[in-house]
Amino acid sequence: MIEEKGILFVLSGPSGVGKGTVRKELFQHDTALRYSISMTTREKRQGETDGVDYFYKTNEEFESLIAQNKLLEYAKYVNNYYGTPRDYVEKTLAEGHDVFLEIEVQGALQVKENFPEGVFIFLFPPSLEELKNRIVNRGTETEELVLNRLKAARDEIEMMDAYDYVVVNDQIKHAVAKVKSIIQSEHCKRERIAKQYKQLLEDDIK
Ligand SMILES: Nc1ncnc2c1ncn2[C@@H]1O[C@H](COP(=O)(O)OP(=O)(O)OP(=O)(O)O)[C@@H](O)[C@H]1O
Ligand SMILES: Nc1nc2c(ncn2[C@@H]2O[C@H](COP(=O)(O)O)[C@@H](O)[C@H]2O)c(=O)[nH]1
Repeated sequence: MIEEKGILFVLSGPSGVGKGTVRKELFQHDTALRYSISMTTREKRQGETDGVDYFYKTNEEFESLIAQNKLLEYAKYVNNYYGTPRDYVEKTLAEGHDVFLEIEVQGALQVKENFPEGVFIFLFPPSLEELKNRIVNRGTETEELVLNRLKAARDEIEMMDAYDYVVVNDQIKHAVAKVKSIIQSEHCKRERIAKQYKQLLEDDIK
């Protein structure tokens, strides 16, 4: 019997590149994907909801989750903790559903160590100038935080080669279409491998 686990998709890339925008658009059409809501110690932004955008935690609560090994990965990013709940991801994959993570690069590299079979997609900005404009125009960060995030972005872009796919987020609809086709082709690839494996087992029995 071939195990039918879901596929873990990880979307990352610098702050402001449009990960959340692409993910929300993708989820309008792909109802089979399951989004893993992250934990964070950062302040809730206007319009965000606990349990929808993030699970908001204090530093003490977050460090207790780390100590209990409850996080699949976590990172300190621009002075706040961010992390992925382990139980949700493992249980949802085991039930056969695909799981989608939207996380920064340090965390994505940790996931890659534990789930090398995951699919890692790096969302790339059309230019650094456009990246800056997107963060500034979003209006969620102070000038100092914009600079810190742009500084982090340079280090993150250097890690792009560790990913399976790079998608440029020039126009949202193009970026979403590319992510959709990556998801479809990964499914086809795994179905093909599963068929070949089944055939091998049958040949072995004969
Ligand atoms: N293709 C695009 N063209 C123009 N603007 C875009 C595009 N994609 C996203 N944006 C805008 O850029 C801003 C940042 O997008 P978003 O919040 O999705 O980025 P993010 O990568 O999720 O950021 P963070 O990592 O900080 O959460 C938003 O105001 C969004 O509307
Ligand atoms: N390593 C992780 N990074 C995460 C997680 N959830 C979100 N993020 C990333 O953090 C930055 C900042 O997010 P913001 O909401 O404050 O703008 C961004 O790159 C997110 O993708 C996580 O669970 N682990």
